[in-house]
Amino acid sequence: MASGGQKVVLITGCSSGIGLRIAVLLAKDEKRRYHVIATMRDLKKKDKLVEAAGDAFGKTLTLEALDVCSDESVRQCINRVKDRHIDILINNAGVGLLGPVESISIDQMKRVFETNFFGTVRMIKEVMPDMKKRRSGHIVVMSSVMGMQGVVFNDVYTASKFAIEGFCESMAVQLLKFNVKLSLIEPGPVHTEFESKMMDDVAKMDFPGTDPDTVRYFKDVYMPSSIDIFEAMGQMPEDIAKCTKKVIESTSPRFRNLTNSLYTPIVAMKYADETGGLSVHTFYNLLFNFGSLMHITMSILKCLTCSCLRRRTISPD
Ligand SMILES: NC(=O)C1=CN([C@@H]2O[C@H](COP(=O)(O)OP(=O)(O)OC[C@H]3O[C@@H](n4cnc5c(N)ncnc54)[C@H](OP(=O)(O)O)[C@@H]3O)[C@@H](O)[C@H]2O)C=CC1
Ligand SMILES: CC1=C(/C=C/C(C)=C/C=C/C(C)=C/C=O)C(C)(C)CCC1
Repeated sequence: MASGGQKVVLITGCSSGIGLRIAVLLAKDEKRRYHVIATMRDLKKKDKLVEAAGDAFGKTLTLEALDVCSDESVRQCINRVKDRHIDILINNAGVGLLGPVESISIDQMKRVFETNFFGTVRMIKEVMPDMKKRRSGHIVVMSSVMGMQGVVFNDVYTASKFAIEGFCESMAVQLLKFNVKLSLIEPGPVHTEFESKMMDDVAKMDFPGTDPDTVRYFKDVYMPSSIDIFEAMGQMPEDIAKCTKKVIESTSPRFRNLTNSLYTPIVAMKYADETGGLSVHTFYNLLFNFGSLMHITMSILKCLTCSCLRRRTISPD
């Protein structure tokens, strides 16, 4: 368990991707400032984390079972923590969902909200009261650029991240009164199993109840552009881990933390025109009029991201 002066950090969804990388980076901190409680819903998936943690496993990193969709699992896990004392809670567990809304059942949509929205809220409800009592703590939420800007054919995933953004934006004000910090991390595309799971799901889709034009726009227009975007803009989970470490080590952490400066112009558009017209029409043109020129579009985006805009993001280095 945590030795004197170490901060206790509990992270959800550490079986792969961003959660795994944050857990390992913090557990291997040179100054041994953290005791990481890395959690995952299925401990049979622990091998990748255990291997990546190396010597830190069993020392600065311990493993616990936690399913963010289960009240009982969350309560049991937090009750096992000494004095229920968690200094930093990192809500990372999440699932994606891609495709035309007509092809997706309400049950599939609910599963996404159960994990991304209610899973995060369940964690915060369990951990926050102790933080408020102690007048200290930091809650970090792995949101997404899709929590700030909608992206076509990601309607439900985007909605789940918007929901958590609204929740956190409201909570942050109250928490400030109790000296508890709340930060959102806003990654763009990241190369993790999230990407491969979505590709696998799309390959299996048979688009029930969806008209042929919509299927064509999804498969032949959106998917190739999305693959281009992942290639051009994709970050590695290690980058997001470094950004997250910077945020928790900052003396006055920002509320929103973009990790990818290439996204700054896209987010800026939203705030430049509050009617939403600029964003909707720019996205329409990027996808349907310049989709085939996505490589060039990406270069323009890179160009637009001048140094003054870069300052608005948190760089991994
Ligand atoms: N990759 C990307 O492009 C981006 C990802 N994000 C966000 O980052 C976070 C991490 O995703 P990423 O690392 O990319 O994807 P991964 O699929 O690699 O990791 C997701 C993690 O969440 C876990 N998880 C899913 N459901 C539950 C649950 N009910 N209880 C506990 N854990 C659960 C998964 O566990 P299991 O192995 O058991 O399924 C896995 O460990 C997510 O919130 C995602 O929305 C944000 C922006 C971009
Ligand atoms: C920017 C952009 C596009 C795609 C963005 C994508 C694919 C973002 C993925 C973000 C992820 C995976 C976030 C996870 O939380 C389009 C619609 C192709 C064209 C218009 C510009």
